[in-house]
Amino acid sequence: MQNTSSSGQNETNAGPTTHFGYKTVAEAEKAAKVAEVFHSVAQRYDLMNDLMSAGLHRAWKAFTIARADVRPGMKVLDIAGGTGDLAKAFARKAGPSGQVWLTDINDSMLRVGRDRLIDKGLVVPTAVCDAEKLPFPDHYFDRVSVAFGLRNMTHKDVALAEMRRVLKPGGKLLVLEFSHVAKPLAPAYDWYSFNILPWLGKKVAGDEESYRYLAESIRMHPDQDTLAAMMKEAGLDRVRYFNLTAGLVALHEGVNLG
Ligand SMILES: C[S@@+](CC[C@H](N)C(=O)[O-])C[C@H]1O[C@@H](n2cnc3c(N)ncnc32)[C@H](O)[C@@H]1O
Repeated sequence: MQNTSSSGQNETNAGPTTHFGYKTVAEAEKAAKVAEVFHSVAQRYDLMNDLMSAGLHRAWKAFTIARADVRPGMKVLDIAGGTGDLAKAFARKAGPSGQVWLTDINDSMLRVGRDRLIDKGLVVPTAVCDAEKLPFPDHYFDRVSVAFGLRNMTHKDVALAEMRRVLKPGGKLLVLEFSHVAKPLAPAYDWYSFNILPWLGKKVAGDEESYRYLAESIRMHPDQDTLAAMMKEAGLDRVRYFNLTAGLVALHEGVNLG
């Protein structure tokens, strides 16, 4: 049975519920379901990213890296860092006097990321951690980034508040995420997402369901203005966003003014 609580949150007899793609699941179950997805796709994740986006994810990340403006000596936290694309670039920019953490809730993804960085001669601290409970002190980092991770988090408001908490005054948060595409492109994008993506997932990663979840979770994610409002609500200032590839993806930024 489903009720709506006074806070407006949906609840079943098993407690509060949330979205897992288009499915409604108990909040307590979502993290485990997301974990299944990323344990399953970890080994083929990078190849799938290139195939699904025709390489565009590299340009979206390059824009994020440029906007992050990481300088030598900076402390940087990459949350939901997975296979380490952002951490790799940040580590090169922060240099030996800096400190770049590659973190993720999923040890399969993190292991692939850590090994990739080591292969490039970069040894960075890595930690399995949940963005909703970051094991770092207040005001520690100059930059915090999360790329294609926020969408998977159960309590996005809690995660955003944690990201702000660990930022130094003047530090910047960068959130790169799928967003809401310009209306004229929506029909073609929907067709691609619900036909080609699961097919590619099946052929390349042997996992159709995880890529169906990807398509659904993108549709359930807050649009550009809603996410900007959530970042302000979490205490971030100077919040702005950039639409990339007609809003298929958006980069949101916010600063902790303390
Ligand atoms: C689509 S991958 C993105 C990986 C990488 N940032 C990139 O852009 O290629 C999403 C990542 O979010 C991680 N994730 C999901 N929920 C998380 C949470 N609550 N805390 C930290 N990481 C989480 C997953 O384990 C997964 O590695």
